[in-house]
Amino acid sequence: TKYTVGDYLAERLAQIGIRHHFVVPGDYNLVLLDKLQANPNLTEVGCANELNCSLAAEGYARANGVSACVVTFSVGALSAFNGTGSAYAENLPLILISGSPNTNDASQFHLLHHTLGTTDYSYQLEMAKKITCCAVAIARAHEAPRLIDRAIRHALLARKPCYIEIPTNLSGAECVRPGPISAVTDPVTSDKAALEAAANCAAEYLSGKLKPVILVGPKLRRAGEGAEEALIKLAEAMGCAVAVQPAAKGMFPEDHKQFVGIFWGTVSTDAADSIVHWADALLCVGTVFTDYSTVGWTAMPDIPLMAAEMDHVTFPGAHFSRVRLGEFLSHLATEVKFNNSTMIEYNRLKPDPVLVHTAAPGDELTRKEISRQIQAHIDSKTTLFVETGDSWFNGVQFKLPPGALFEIEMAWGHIGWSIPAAFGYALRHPDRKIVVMVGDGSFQVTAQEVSQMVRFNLPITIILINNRGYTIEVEIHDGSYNKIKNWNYALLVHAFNGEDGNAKGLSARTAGELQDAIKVAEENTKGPTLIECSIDQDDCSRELITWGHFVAAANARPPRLPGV
Ligand SMILES: Cc1ncc(Cn2nnc(CCOP(=O)(O)OP(=O)(O)O)c2C)c(N)n1
Ligand SMILES: [Mg+2]
Repeated sequence: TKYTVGDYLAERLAQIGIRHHFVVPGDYNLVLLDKLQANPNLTEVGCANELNCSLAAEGYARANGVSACVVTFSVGALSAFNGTGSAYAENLPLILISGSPNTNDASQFHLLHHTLGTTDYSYQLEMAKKITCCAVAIARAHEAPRLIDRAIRHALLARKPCYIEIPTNLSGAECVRPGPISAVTDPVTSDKAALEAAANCAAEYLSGKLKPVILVGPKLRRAGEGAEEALIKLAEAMGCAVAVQPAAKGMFPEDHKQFVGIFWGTVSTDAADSIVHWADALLCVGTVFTDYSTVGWTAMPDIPLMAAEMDHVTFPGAHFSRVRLGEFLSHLATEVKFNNSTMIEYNRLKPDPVLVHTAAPGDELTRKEISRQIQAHIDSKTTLFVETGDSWFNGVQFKLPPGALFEIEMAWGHIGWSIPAAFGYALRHPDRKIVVMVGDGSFQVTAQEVSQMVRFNLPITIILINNRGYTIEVEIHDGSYNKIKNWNYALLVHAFNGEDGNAKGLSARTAGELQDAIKVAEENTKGPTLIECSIDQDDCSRELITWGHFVAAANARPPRLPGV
């Protein structure tokens, strides 16, 4: 049989380690979907809509390192652009693939369905160029290998999404077979001289400091290439305090004796902010300082920063290009001087463990009791997804036991991300116990994807915090728009079962009911269990209130007058 463009794409996706591709069919991509499905290494995963499809692919990329989302032209792609934006902001190589019009139509000035009703169909590619690191449109079959390989290689190296557009009449067109996959996946290594110089200079710089601290950011994991392991080696070579940004929670082991908590300014955990502010040198590893991670800029460190990024190193008086993060951290670990002054100080100031109150079974459910029970439920196999909302603040407070993992989408911050993302992640990690902490407002955005969890019999536990509205927004700036229509969430999940599903929907209003519901979830191994936890609408974390106050202030900064 003829080897085609679709076969070529399928083979490349399989060769880079993709085993599931997320799709919504449309007449511009059906032949392509047939070719992908024909590849024995790929399993097609249908989603209810393209927003969820792209967010499921975003979650899959967190687990797998790379993912693929296949949609139809315009009506599909424009929704998938949102999850693609998330992948861009969160540094994930999501390969967005869109079907497109037959190659004969443009030159005949045909008006087509699923377009803006003009004869120029190039707008989608132009839009994709803005939200990916490489966007290509295949116009003739013979250019498919070159364009597909280029887009995938760019995405893998940059840890950013790419875009591949394939006309409906080219997926089945004849194509040569691919060359060695190493041409696409071979990593870029550090420049040797730059690596040497960077490690020596950094060690020299640090040796002149009295109180160095390491601050870990979310790009540490995204860098891959052994960066997380190298960081532990470096931390132990230095002996210093290691603080972690909220979006990097879990990227440094929380049971490590040098872990000093989540650094998030005034809403830090374990007094991490005190030791960060005490430092005279901050080695920032893959950090991302946004308005949200600096609490409206109130927590922007005010000392010169050393920044170790995915492909360069910068610190006062120095910059080194083409230095890969993992290699830099490993190399620095062999050059750096031991200096545990910040750990000695931290052990003097760290807060004593607080007594956590256990509610009586009949007590009305509170946010604190939910957190206490989830903390008891988390173990080494757990991956905890925390959604935009008060779930961020409750989530970062958890102590992660060795092996527990944490997923958060704090840069893009799309409410509803956690449901499709946890679904995509679970397909890649069926061995892990996935718990989603999501608010009622967020759940309403992407609830349909619970039905895919049913379809694939995924035992995901969804802790739905029902505080009757958009509380995180209330704490930033309240208004009528933060009220939402309440649903019967437990009943909705039963509706997703159709005639053959194994999902369970429960609601808990007391501590005892939550305890019982979590037991039901632990026993339900054949499908998702949603537990609606009703709490008072003002029962939110003190951290959210403080954070909301400063973020609102940052949003309210008056426009700078010209010339001022
Ligand atoms: C796609 C998208 N649209 C709007 C927003 C703004 N936003 N951020 N958080 C929210 C409300 C979240 O409410 P919930 O999920 O109920 O969370 P909490 O009540 O804070 O626990 C909105 C509406 C957003 N973050 N993402
Ligand atoms: Mg809510």
